[in-house]
Amino acid sequence: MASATFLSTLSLANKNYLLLTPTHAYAKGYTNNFRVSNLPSIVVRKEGSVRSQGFVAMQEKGGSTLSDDSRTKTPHVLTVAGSDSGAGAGIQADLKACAARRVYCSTVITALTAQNTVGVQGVSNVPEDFVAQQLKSVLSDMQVDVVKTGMLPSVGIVKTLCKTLREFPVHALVVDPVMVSTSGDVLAGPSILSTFLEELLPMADIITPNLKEASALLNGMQLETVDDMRSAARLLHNMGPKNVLVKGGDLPDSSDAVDILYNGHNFYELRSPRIRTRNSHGTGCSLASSIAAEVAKGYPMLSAVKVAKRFVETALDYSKEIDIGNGPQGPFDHLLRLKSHSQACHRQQPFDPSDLFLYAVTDSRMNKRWGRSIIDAVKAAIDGGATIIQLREKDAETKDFMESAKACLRICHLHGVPLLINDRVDVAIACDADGVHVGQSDMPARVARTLLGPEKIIGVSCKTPEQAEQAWVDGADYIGCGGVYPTNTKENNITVGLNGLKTVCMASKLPVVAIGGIGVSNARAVMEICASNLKGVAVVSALFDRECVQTETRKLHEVLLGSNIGST
Ligand SMILES: Nc1ncnc2c1ncn2[C@@H]1O[C@H](COP(=O)(O)OP(=O)(O)O)[C@@H](O)[C@H]1O
Ligand SMILES: Cc1ncc(COP(=O)(O)O)c(N)n1
Ligand SMILES: [Mg+2]
Repeated sequence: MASATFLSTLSLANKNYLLLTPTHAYAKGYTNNFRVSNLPSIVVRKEGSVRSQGFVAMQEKGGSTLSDDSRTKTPHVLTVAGSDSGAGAGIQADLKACAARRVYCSTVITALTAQNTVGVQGVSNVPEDFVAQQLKSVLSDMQVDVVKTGMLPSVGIVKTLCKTLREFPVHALVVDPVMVSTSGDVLAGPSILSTFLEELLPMADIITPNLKEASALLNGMQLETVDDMRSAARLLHNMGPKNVLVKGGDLPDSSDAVDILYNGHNFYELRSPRIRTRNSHGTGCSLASSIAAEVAKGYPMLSAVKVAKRFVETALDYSKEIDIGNGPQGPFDHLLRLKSHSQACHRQQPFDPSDLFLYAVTDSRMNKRWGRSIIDAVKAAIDGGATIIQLREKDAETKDFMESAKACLRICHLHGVPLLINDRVDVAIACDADGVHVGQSDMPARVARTLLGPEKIIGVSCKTPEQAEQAWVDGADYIGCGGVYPTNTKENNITVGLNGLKTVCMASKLPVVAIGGIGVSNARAVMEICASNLKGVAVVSALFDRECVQTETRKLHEVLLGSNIGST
């Protein structure tokens, strides 16, 4: 704390507060570590501007040092905007953009629109006193860092917002001056202009007009070139906002998407390749929300705008082929999740423990020794009756591994066989494999689960009941227990034996697959330990360190069928 320069201290409701500027608090990273309150009563007027800026107050509990405070501040954006029933723009886009940027987003709805990819079929404004009530509900309780505005359809709503912001100052205000939808429908008429210009713009940390909106704010000024955008940014800056971002998504004849940011001192020309896509409805709302999200995390404005623009560009590129609605402008996928699901030839089935029955684990060295590709090895194992495949590629280059994994995935899915990746969660995500298998010294299953999501299969190697319990707690789907017998595949691997296997099976709440030195000659003995959750055997050398993988797999399959394994 010694490095912080506090402006003053004061006592409120018998609690000590230390006051410092928001910039200072953010720069020092305190807002991430301490409870931060917005104190409405403490307002400083900036010289030469009607903008009032709140101070961030850090609450010192019971006289103890600030670092004792265990509450962590969650970055929080409040969006004040209209609802889009088609969910491409407005409140819905804001929620998705903030979720994608990992910031909490609360919502004050100013209007309902009946809207789709064709256009806006109807608008119903929320009464201004109810907008006021929503604002008060959120701002009086939650610690909002940044307010972002979108559709503000009436003078009354703009005035209500400005009044409430003076009462409850926040760290930053992002104003997206939404007026006309891309479809050409009016969302906020010219009647709001004077209040907007006189009251709201001077309070803004950044305004983000598109070309049409910049023109409307500047009395119809023509904007056709990047130079025009610069002039517009300068003129708009004179109206009071700290930063102006003139967006050039609609700039005619431009192969790039060019935006101009002006902060009163410098111009920044932000360029990205123009994505050829129909799915660009809601780009403006999403950009403004993403800027708000980055500012809420504590980033300076230039970084926030750059990250937000990169986010929109990435999402637009990812969403080029998604197909929603019949109109000219479709929504895009903020969370970058829809494409792989809708386009995948295979929809993943929920994990079925009986898939562990004959579990084939590939080994790059063995394949090399026998002169076969990983793809040929996987094909042969499936033809022989393997019920699940794990790719265990310790030597392959990542790029090659990914390519082979994708090819193997296609083969596995044609046969309804799940494909797991050993250890490499990144590769599993990149090729959308069915899951991963991790060892005790690999990425913890809980972390892998967070990265992979709830539907993927996660297996964990366990030798002890404690490890089996932890795998369950960590959200794994099955455990691999071994080595049951000595094996050459893993150096220095402790052998647990049939007794060790049995002990782990008894303790495990998860299905178990036995591994380590198992083959045709001893698979039956493994099965005969008769644990109801022992669902199969996992095999490396007995399948892949042989001349004919298919024959060996078939033989093992027959042995397993003759046993009682998987029958419970
Ligand atoms: N086709 C595109 N490819 C890449 N970026 C785009 C494209 N269209 C818009 N953008 C970017 O999306 C953001 C929103 O811009 P714009 O579409 O002009 O705003 P609005 O949605 O308010 O009309 C800007 O950063 C702009 O450069
Ligand atoms: C409720 C609402 N708010 C904002 C927009 C503007 O979005 P865009 O300019 O991207 O079409 C919209 N169409 N609907
Ligand atoms: Mg647009």
